[in-house]
Amino acid sequence: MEAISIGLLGLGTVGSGVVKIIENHQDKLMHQVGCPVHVSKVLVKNIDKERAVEVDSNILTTNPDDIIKNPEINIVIEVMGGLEETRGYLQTAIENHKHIVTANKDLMAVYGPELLLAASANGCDLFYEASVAGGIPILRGLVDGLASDRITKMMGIVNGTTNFILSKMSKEGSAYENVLKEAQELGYAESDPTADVEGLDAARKMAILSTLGFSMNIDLDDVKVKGITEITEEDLQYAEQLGYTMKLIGIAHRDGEKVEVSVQPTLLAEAHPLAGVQDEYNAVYVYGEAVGETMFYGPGAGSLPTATAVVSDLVGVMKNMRLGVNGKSAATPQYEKMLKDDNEIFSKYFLRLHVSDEVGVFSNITNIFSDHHVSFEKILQVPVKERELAEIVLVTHQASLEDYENILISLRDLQAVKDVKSSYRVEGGAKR
Ligand SMILES: NC(=O)C1=CN([C@@H]2O[C@H](COP(=O)(O)OP(=O)(O)OC[C@H]3O[C@@H](n4cnc5c(N)ncnc54)[C@H](OP(=O)(O)O)[C@@H]3O)[C@@H](O)[C@H]2O)C=CC1
Ligand SMILES: N[C@@H](CC=O)C(=O)O
Ligand code: NA
Repeated sequence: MEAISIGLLGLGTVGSGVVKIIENHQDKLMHQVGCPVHVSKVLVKNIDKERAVEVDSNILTTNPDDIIKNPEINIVIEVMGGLEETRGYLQTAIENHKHIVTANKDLMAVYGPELLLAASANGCDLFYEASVAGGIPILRGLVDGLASDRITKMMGIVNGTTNFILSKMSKEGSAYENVLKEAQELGYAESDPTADVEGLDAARKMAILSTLGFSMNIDLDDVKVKGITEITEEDLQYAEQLGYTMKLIGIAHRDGEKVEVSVQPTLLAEAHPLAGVQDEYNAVYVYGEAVGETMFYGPGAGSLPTATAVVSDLVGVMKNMRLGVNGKSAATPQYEKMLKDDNEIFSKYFLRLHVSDEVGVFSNITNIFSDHHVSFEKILQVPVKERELAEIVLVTHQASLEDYENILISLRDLQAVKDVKSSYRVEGGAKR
């Protein structure tokens, strides 16, 4: 086979890692695909910028057509990020019969189905392993490794930046803003970290994961999202005191034909397999009816880990080229999407309230819960210093989301409830 020519869209954190791996692992790549592989053009915004990797300045371009319409380029690797503009570039590349490898979850969560169809129709591969949980081979794990099973639950720590922030805040008492800055410097955060901290990045990944795992088209709008920006030091302290650890968790759960998908800060029992996942590491816990529990763990962000997934996809494309089977692996979803209603979604909840420190308030509050048939696993009351208030902290037993939200409405209506300070989902039973 002739040398394979790659066009790279983007030479930032991930793009530099891709160039390094292609250069440093050339022998291994040649052994696997039987021909040399080289990056022949790289699209950037600013040609003069200093780079983390050395590249011949002649291969840098600011004109996307030098790649997406270049007849000498076989495979386009998209590691520039962005949505509409990037969608246009990839559509043009596919129309020009280029295979695509992308790390872009923003794009795949929204335009994945349309791009996959276009790629198939043009005999092209479109692989996107790096888009979920960086270097962890989770998409291949689901699509190939667990192909024979019926997946019922996936729980993931799928955003490295927020896991890094929560780990440092919980373990070292570091301030939110300082750790976020550190995550940006280390290349974990998105160029605008709002998507990380507000849970949108994790929601995109959960939409991609649940579409593959449940074989139904889950849209980004189907994912209920809450980020980490409102978590306070007090919440982290209570979590620890009660035997939990706070994580931003994506949950995709199937009961019968219906599914729920959400991303939210969650108190995880310390014994839960995901509770020990620290710093920028990611993990996806997958439950299959036949296999039972599995867990995929590894670095979820960063230059070389993410680039590993990109270059492994590249090897997949090149192997398919050798076999002449490109464009044949994308499968259309098997099931119609069916989402659970709020009265079908069950969980335990942590709630922290500030109430007037008066006779009868405690029983008024517990009555609201019992009116909705929700009972407590734990409940404690402490005075709030220098104010006529008491803090009530409780963990419920399983409750439907509908009941829990009605409870919150009734609590807010009580004159004695001064503030609902925080409320989180709880997973697993804590020892304490
Ligand atoms: N960082 C990570 O750990 C991970 C990132 N991803 C995803 O990978 C993709 C890339 O991320 P990352 O490498 O961190 O991003 P960076 O911001 O570090 O790099 C982006 C690169 O793309 C170039 N670029 C961006 N927009 C344009 C444009 N309009 N025209 C031309 N060039 C452009 C930039 O050029 P210039 O350098 O000249 O500014 C830069 O080289 C994103 O989709 C991200 O979500 C996925 C998993 C992990
Ligand atoms: N910003 C993302 C990068 C990888 O997808 C993260 O923090 O996980
Ligand atoms: Na991955």
